[in-house]
Amino acid sequence: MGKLEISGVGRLYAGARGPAIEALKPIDLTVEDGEFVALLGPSGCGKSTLLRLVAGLDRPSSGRIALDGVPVEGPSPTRGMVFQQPALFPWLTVRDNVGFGLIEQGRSTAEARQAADDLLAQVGLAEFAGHFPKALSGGMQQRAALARALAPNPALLLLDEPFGALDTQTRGLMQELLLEVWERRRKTVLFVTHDIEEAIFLASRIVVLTARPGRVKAVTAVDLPRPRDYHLRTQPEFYALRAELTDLVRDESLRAAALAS
Ligand SMILES: Nc1ncnc2c1ncn2[C@@H]1O[C@H](COP(=O)(O)OP(=O)(O)OP(=O)(O)O)[C@@H](O)[C@H]1O
Repeated sequence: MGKLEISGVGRLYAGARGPAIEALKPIDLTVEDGEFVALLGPSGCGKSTLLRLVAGLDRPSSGRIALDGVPVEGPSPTRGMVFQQPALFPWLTVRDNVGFGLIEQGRSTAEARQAADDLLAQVGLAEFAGHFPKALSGGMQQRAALARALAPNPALLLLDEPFGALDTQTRGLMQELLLEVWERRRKTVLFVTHDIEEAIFLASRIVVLTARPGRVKAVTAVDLPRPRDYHLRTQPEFYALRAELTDLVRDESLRAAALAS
């Protein structure tokens, strides 16, 4: 289970003094159960806005969002989210951070502990379960954040530039780790990025958004074989997709820069 339907979803923000800011034009997008979709677009095009709406952290000005036919009306453990900053609770150990949502759902401490330890092993953090977040590197904190989002067994994973603050090497490893987890669990994923290579490497479909107000400019299928590893980045098919998407995104980045100036 995990079919996401976004129908005519738009978002208008009240302007501080002047006119309202249209962050998103009404968008239609369906993400099938188990699909990995990347949202790609220039800075400020409304990617995070759309993700926050799907997470239920914000309400659309128009349209509706449904997960498995159930309207999204607020945050829910059925939609796990990972942000650019790990946002772990500094006063809890890594294990307790990962188990936190399970305790909230009424599971016993022993169950939450066991589930957290299993997930931490899957993201290569078994040895760090008893540490506090500040003892972990940025990449390790993001792995813990991913484990925490997976803990309540969500139908949908929402990832907002989760590797954006990491160095290139760590980012590459994290992308491979995410694909491993996805191959194993086949969650539906909506992944926001402005990194074209990241989108191609991870996704089965890439939705390119226009400069603000964001609307769908193009939808590109990434028919590259899975499971994928870093060798994919040196394949001609990868280069071809990168060239095609670079043209699409560059036009919008130029428009975004003009809007900002
Ligand atoms: N709470 C808010 N009030 C007013 N305007 C907002 C608010 N949140 C976002 N915006 C505006 O809406 C637009 C879209 O923002 P959003 O953060 O969704 O873009 P983004 O594509 O995720 O950008 P980036 O890649 O830089 O994170 C921007 O112009 C932003 O300034």
